[in-house]
Amino acid sequence: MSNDDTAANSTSSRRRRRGSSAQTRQMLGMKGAETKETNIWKIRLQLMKPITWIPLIWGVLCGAVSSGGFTWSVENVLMAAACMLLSGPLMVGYTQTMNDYYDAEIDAINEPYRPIPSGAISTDQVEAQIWILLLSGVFLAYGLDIWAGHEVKVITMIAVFGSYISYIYSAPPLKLKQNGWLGNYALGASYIAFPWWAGHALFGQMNWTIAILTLFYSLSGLGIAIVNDFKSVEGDTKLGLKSLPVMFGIGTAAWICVLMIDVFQAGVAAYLISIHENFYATILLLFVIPQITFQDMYFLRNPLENDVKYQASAQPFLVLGMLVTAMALGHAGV
Ligand SMILES: C/C(=C\COP(=O)(O)OP(=O)(O)O)CCC[C@H](C)CCC[C@H](C)CCCC(C)C
Repeated sequence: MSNDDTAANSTSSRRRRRGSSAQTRQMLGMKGAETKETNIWKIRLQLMKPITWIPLIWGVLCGAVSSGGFTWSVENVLMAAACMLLSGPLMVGYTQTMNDYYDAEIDAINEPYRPIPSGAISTDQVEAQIWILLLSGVFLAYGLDIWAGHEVKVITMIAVFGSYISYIYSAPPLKLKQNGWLGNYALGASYIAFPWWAGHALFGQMNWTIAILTLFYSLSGLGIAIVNDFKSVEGDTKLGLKSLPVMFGIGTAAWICVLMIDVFQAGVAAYLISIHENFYATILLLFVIPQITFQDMYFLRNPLENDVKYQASAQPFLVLGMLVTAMALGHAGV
């Protein structure tokens, strides 16, 4: 084989690899993946952005652990899996599909290759998908309440409340996402508090301490959500969206963001100390240290360039901290 043939083969295999990686990224719902998909089921999955299910599935796990009632029986594993199906594919799937539905106009400018603005799926099909995911979610939540023997249908209430927050996040007239504080706090709560409540209620007794502590923890989630606003600061400014980088400028917003992330995790550690869970509090604090290091190394130096790098390096420590907190709460019997 000549050198020219080898070069041509390696170029075409590089293209194939790039093509298949763009397809995977598109299916997972990651940004910037431009491929022309025609399979309606793949398009439907793309609308549900599977990559964004992960934090909620993790949140359910934390809730199950904090309840202190989870044991490794087949029934418990099935119940936890059903609750993860509810939180991820169904409820986030519904949220993301609806978000794209209400963002169709703006996506036509910013991401015209997305399924709705590109015309790959019709509005009727999208509306049907929203309703099917929502109703399946609420029915499954009710089923889980029955399975867990709940007199008060807590999981159904969380699912209905969560779907309402999803609606006002994306839909006019409220469209919370247009407001940096409210929109990002709704996101933070949906990553941390809501799935945690569902997991906790499934295996234990939902209570005010868990509700308030996780809502407090969600303020760290607000900080994480702000990180994502730096990439779209130009577009947001033009469209008059009040993200924190638009309101306060890049430098100040970056500081607000990291302070929210660190201070509220430290606050949770302080609460753990107050209930004598010093061992877990120490581990949680130890997990905050690498986050501060990555904030200093990457994020604060150049938030526009290093946002993704920062998330990839620091986020694992934040989510591990959530699990440590859940273990402490389960141990303390909160
Ligand atoms: C749609 C969401 C994020 C996307 O936001 P944005 O439009 O700014 O980004 P893109 O440009 O990338 O599209 C998520 C919104 C989450 C929402 C506020 C609340 C979700 C509620 C939960 C799904 C409810 C879970 C209940 C369950 C645990 C029983």
